[in-house]
Amino acid sequence: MTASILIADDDEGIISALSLLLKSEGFTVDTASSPQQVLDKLLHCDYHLVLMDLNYSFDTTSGEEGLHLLTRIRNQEELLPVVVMTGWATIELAVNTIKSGANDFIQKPWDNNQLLATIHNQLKLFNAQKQTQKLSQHNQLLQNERRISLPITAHSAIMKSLLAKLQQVAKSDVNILLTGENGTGKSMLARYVHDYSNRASAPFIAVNMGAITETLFESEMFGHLKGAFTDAKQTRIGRFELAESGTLFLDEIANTPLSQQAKLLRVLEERRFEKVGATKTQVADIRLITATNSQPSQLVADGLFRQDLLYRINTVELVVPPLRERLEDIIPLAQHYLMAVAQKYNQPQHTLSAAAQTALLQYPWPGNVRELGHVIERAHILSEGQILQPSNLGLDSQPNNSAASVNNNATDLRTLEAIELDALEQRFEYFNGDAIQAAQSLGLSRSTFYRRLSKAK
Ligand SMILES: Nc1ncnc2c1ncn2[C@@H]1O[C@H](COP(=O)(O)OP(=O)(O)OP(=O)(O)O)[C@@H](O)[C@H]1O
Repeated sequence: MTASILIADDDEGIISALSLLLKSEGFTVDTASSPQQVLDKLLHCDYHLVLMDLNYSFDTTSGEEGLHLLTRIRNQEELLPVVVMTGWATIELAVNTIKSGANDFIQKPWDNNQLLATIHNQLKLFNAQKQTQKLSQHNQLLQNERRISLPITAHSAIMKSLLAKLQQVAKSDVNILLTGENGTGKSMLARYVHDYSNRASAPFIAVNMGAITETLFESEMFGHLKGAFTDAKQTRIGRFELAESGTLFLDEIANTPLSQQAKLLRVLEERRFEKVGATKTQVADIRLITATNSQPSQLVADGLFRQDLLYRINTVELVVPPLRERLEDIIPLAQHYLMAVAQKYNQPQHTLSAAAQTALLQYPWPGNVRELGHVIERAHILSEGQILQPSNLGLDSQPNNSAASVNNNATDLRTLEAIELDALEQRFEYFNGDAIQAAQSLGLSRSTFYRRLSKAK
């Protein structure tokens, strides 16, 4: 992409000389002849650098107008490089210019090579700063994704065919909606699509729509400018921008409040969005994958989900089957988890007795693969022998109680985090995936409930 530069000067001769020089160097050039024009253009267009004079009114040489303009540019654009030029340079003015937020100072008449070197340096710095800002937000998101990562286990015909379909659609850019019970592997499969897509080298950004509070929705999704509202101390990059050129995965899409569904629909239709507090539009170059544990058509019938939004997101809709409908996957998955927990705790791997295997196959797995992972981890921690027996699994024939209950006679030696996760998941299952009711029953807000759940996962 060629860098675009805004030249601001009231002298037409200087503007055309600078334009000629910068265009010959391959830059895209735009011009402004007054401070107001500079601010207007910055609101509506994206530039990579501003090259500006300090004096605009005929006969002024104090630089006051330019310093005032600089302060206003800085309020509007935190990182944008600004190089100042003046024919009336004094050391004091140069210092004031830098204090007001300029990145560099050049005296007129300028030396072409020196000016070009300054511009190239500032552009390099700007790119590096933007990259750092994106990476630090990216890292924060990744830190929340602590989990035992496993290769995908798919021994059943139904999972094999699902993976084949996903590979097939991965290469196109179509929106995919994954439906299925909690813990069936929807998030993992979204990542799988990304890895097989042409966007694999760009970011994969996952957002749990239930965890985003209504008031912060726009800021989280689209970002905000510094000063856009009281707490906006820094410019923030939203999830759409973080996922640029990559995949945006909106998990629990059904938990998006109706008021926010309209905003989401607009961005998906127009493929454009604005940061909160900005008038400049940005392009949403993302591949969208969404997931829900609800029945989307039922949500539409109940008036909880917009039909037009559903049509946008479900170009391809695929169901991830519950674990009890793919028995062939249960034992291989259990083996995978046995290996993973042995590695995690740096201990020898346990094995499953034949009776334990039968118990695993007979259990209905309301919490699906995630529950299986927890059951195996708990059995690894609590069992004394190397060969796991049905009693070590702590499975109950009552599905709703089984996920979280630990043998009453045994001391529960798990971490507080693991116990909390069980409690959260148990409530979630008890209320059939209704996050609001589950949260209320624990005295939590819906967003806190989701935050804790995703932290624990
Ligand atoms: N086929 C599989 N092979 C290996 N691991 C799996 C498989 N399916 C699911 N898992 C693991 O199970 C856990 C739950 O999966 P995931 O979070 O993708 O489910 P989900 O359907 O998105 O759940 P939720 O609806 O609660 O967000 C993850 O740790 C995931 O890695």
